Amino acid sequence: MSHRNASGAKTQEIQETVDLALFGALGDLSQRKLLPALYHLDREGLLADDTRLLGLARQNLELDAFKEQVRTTLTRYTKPVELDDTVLERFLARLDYVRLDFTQTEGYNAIRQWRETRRPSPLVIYLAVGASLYGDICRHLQRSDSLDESCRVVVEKPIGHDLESSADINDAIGDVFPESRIYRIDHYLGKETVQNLIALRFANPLFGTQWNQNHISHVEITVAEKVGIEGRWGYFDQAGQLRDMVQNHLLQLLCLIAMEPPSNLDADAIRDEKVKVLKALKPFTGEALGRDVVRGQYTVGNSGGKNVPGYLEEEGANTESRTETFVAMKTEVANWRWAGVPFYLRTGKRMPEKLSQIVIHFRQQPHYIFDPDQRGLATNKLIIRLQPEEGIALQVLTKDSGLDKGMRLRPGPLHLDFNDAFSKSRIPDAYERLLLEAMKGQQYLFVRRDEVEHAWRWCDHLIAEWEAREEPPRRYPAGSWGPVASIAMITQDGRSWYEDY
Ligand SMILES: NC(=O)C1=CN([C@@H]2O[C@H](COP(=O)(O)OP(=O)(O)OC[C@H]3O[C@@H](n4cnc5c(N)ncnc54)[C@H](OP(=O)(O)O)[C@@H]3O)[C@@H](O)[C@H]2O)C=CC1
Ligand SMILES: O=C1O[C@H](COP(=O)(O)O)[C@@H](O)[C@H](O)[C@H]1O
Repeated sequence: MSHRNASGAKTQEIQETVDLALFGALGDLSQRKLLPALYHLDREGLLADDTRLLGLARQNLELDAFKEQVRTTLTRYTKPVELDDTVLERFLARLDYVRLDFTQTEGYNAIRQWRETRRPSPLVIYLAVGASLYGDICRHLQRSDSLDESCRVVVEKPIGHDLESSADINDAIGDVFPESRIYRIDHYLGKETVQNLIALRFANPLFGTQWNQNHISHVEITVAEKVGIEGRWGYFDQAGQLRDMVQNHLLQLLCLIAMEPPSNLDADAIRDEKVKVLKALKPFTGEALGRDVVRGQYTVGNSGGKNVPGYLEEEGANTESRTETFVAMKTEVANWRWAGVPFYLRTGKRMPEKLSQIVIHFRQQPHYIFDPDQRGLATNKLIIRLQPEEGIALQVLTKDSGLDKGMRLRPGPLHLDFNDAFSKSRIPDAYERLLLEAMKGQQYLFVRRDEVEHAWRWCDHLIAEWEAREEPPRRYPAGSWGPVASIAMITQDGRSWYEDY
């Protein structure tokens, strides 16, 4: 069936009716991300007419009060031009609400009863709650007879704190749901440009033939955040930037860059290849650790023209904390395709701006004939920008124009800005895509258990080495690009972080 979206355009065939049960419907993730994402799916005509959304939380709310709360949320987190009264009313009319303490068996019958009022349809169960509740919720759902084979469960990161705790959580979910019905979110996989990485690499022979150590000298992945820890000290201080960002988002990006071509686009074909990359990641040994990894923690500084506190002065802080808010590292994927190609990763909070980008640096020509002073310029770079302003630019070298320039080279972009190129359609938020794929039963943008566990294994090893060294993190002022040592780390290889922000 085709359908018209908010701009009157025909959308893809509408999917079958799929219902959604949202645990933690009044929490931060649901309010800021999931409910707005579901509203947009409705606006795009991608929810079946009779799809219903059951909110579950422990507050004692009447349905009307829940709807009012969602209305307020959508008004707050949706751009005014995208808030359409007709769609909003249609969306609110889809909502139901059940008050429930997720840890108690009593009350889960309400979910079974809710399902019995519905025409049989698949159910996506989204657990927008801390991972310590996943096992309880799955068990209670099963015991209350609320599940059938059409039910899929979506779980948020972080799955555990290390390999062991992650295995416990995965076991608890796996006791109730088979892997084929478990959808582990890494919201970076839902970002438009990340999806484009797959298209770019595997649809363009131009890149396919160059994508290896013969042609690529090194790869940079930067995920810089302007924000600090946003009132999440309790969670963040137990995690740190390695667990919070590298174990999941950065390693997923690295996998998509480094993996071998999958034999098709099936979820398992892609995930098998990602696992091979994770297994091939070089562990850091004693000497490499000191040289190739930099941990940092921000101190007071200036962000966007405002003075901001240091990590140790944040609300709720323990002033002795050695938790890192920044990590930079040089790693390698030890296989034939990538031998000798460093992957430089860096991510931090309180950086000068929000910026996520991957830069692929191609090797120089084997024989150089231009001005020796310009030799440093003479490489191609592929810049894949995830945020802000999603886009892909290929930096090429051309002759500088003008009679007085001779054969001077000028680097310049062949540029694809997704907002310009596809200006007719807005770029969907990552959660819209992920929710839609979960509702369609497509797992390729979700993380399989062995991926999570191999990523933990590698991080656990690094954390154990850090702990053995007992070194405090290096300081960097809020609003800077991290400790000076992170610049020295790459400069010692005769390179620099790509800075054309
Ligand atoms: N917020 C974000 O941007 C991101 C969140 N995540 C992950 O998403 C998940 C949810 O995070 P977030 O929304 O921030 O967390 P919140 O604490 O804001 O939301 C969790 C919700 O679950 C409810 N809840 C907790 N325990 C129970 C219980 N026993 N019975 C009923 N309700 C309960 C809480 O209710 P109450 O308020 O009454 O305690 C709260 O509304 C976490 O796993 C987090 O790691 C991942 C990436 C980003
Ligand atoms: O998962 C997380 O991601 C956010 C950054 O996400 P982005 O889409 O805004 O780049 C990060 O702030 C948070 O600490 C982490 O848990």
